[in-house]
Amino acid sequence: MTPQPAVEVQDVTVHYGDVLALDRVSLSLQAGRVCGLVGMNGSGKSTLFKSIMGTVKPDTGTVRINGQAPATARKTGVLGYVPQSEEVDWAFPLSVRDVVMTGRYGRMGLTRRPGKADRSAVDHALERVELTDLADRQIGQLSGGQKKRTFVARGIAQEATILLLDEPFAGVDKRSEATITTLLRELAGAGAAILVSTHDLHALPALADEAILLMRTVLAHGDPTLVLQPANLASAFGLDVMTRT
Ligand SMILES: Nc1ncnc2c1ncn2[C@@H]1O[C@H](COP(=O)(O)OP(=O)(O)OP(=O)(O)O)[C@@H](O)[C@H]1O
Repeated sequence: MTPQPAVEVQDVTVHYGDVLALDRVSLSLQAGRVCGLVGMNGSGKSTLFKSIMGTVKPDTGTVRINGQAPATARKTGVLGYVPQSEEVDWAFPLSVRDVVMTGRYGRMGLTRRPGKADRSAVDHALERVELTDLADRQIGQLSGGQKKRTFVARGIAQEATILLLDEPFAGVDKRSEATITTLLRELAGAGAAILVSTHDLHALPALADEAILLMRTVLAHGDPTLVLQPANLASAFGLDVMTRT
């Protein structure tokens, strides 16, 4: 018997007004695997993440997280989300440690007073993303890669078993890229289900166990090298992007 998928998206369609962002998308993600999500700008990647998080409601179709509705699953803290940088207010007066601590809020109850276990989970997460030295810095005062690592640390502190990362490698230095790639492989090795969107097609085979090619609908899903075949890329991008980059 195949195990219940960590994430199951069935026949999901999303419109924004007249814009069709997702068209009958179906896919499933399994625990212990990194899945790379690729597609051109506007192909619906962020909308897919938001549908899985439950912050965008599909017009039709269903999303199940470990068999539960997204809003229910979100409350249990299983879903970790690393947003696109544009979605974050970097001027907000929060330190790196504060942001990582928000990953513990679900466990703290209404008082939101961190206990010893919360502080130690945050310290551990900061160590894993190599940001201990910058823990007290305001989040706007970070490099692109450090910003991404801050949100990855939040997912680790949260002990999320499903991690959704919307372009964690965009505008990121090589060190952060390597740190994040290694971390994602380790987290999947420890049983997490990971969906990560990226424009770096060359890096995909080293990062991901499987890949999804999205263009409003799923064009291909499977082994990264098969998904990235020229014929598939031509359908998704209209160009030979592997030889172009
Ligand atoms: N809030 C919104 N209102 C109207 N249209 C939207 C909204 N958000 C996204 N869209 C449209 O929906 C489509 C899918 O957008 P989405 O952001 O999901 O794509 P994406 O693949 O993440 O793009 P990118 O790689 O540029 O981030 C696009 O045509 C976009 O213009």
